[in-house]
Amino acid sequence: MTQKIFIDGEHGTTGLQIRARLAERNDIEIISVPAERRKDRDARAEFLNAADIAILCLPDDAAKESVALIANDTTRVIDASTAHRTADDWTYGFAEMDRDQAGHIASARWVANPGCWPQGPIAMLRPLVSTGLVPADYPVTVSGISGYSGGGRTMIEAYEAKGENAVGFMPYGLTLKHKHVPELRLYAGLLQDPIMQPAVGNFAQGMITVVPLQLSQLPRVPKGADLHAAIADHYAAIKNSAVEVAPFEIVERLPELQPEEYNDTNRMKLHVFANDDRAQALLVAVYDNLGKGASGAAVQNLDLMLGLGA
Ligand SMILES: NC(=O)C1=CN([C@@H]2O[C@H](COP(=O)(O)OP(=O)(O)OC[C@H]3O[C@@H](n4cnc5c(N)ncnc54)[C@H](OP(=O)(O)O)[C@@H]3O)[C@@H](O)[C@H]2O)C=CC1
Ligand SMILES: CC(=O)N[C@@H](CCC(=O)OP(=O)(O)O)C(=O)O
Repeated sequence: MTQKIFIDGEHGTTGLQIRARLAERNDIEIISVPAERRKDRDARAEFLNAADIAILCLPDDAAKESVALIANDTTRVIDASTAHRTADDWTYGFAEMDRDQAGHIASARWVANPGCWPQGPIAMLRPLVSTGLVPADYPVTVSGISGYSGGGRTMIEAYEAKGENAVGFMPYGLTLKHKHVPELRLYAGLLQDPIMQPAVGNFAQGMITVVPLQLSQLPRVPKGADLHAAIADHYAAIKNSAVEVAPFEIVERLPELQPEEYNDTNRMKLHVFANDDRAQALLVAVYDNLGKGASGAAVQNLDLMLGLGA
């Protein structure tokens, strides 16, 4: 039977992108609340309970409300918000995280789609921590830059109103309690909170995340090639991986290291740069905050839950 899919928050940034990615699909039926009733609890409850799979593209509080409105034991959920990412009973929707994660997502009832900022750092750190090359107690710092669509409709409107006069590079997260710290710590396998130092730029979408490593501080100092091999080995073993690993090379600049490189795709490219003489390394991930960082991952998870490609 054709599965019914309901996108709660269909008219927001992530919802519209998921809708567009599903537009040509005839293997599923999209059921929609009329736009003027999108915040009507009764209408949402009706559609949430009629859906086989509901995709929540809502602020955290509204996402929690949607889950509470589900009165049956059949509707399955993909939540794009931060609300459930570290919650018990929820499966983290990063399919490439472990060899069996796609299978876990395929059979899960509750799937929490990852945040855009943590995905790149988790993709790079998890294989290093799990193989012991980076100790779990290493003090990780993450920086990078995201397009302004990462801030949803409000930020998009603010940037587009200013056009070329909008600030080109705006660091934020200055209270050091970015909402993505808990999931980054948990799924990277870290024993202490990483510092997250995000920035937003005057471009719509795409992002780069960077993790610098002072290898000289480690009890056993790995070479850059060792870090690269551990990450490359991990992704070589993942079926249908949207995450790719660039060849290990010593270069000063790389043209494809620009945040918009993989826009409108579900791709993520990981790079390892290192200077073994100085015992320092940089891990860099390039991806689309609206692609693998949000709607691309949501559709990837939807396909897994529909039994396609696990
Ligand atoms: N943008 C991104 O790069 C990413 C976003 N996310 C997450 O996805 C979720 C959606 O974000 P995004 O699409 O950017 O946000 P937007 O603000 O663009 O869209 C949110 C949508 O939800 C609607 N909405 C708000 N409150 C309610 C409610 N109580 N009931 C029903 N609908 C409601 C909004 O309507 P209205 O506009 O009328 O208020 C809007 O259509 C958030 O949790 C966000 O953190 C996750 C990864 C990346
Ligand atoms: C540029 C910008 O403001 N980005 C948002 C992250 C967007 C995102 O991924 O939010 P979720 O946690 O819902 O996944 C931020 O840093 O808060």
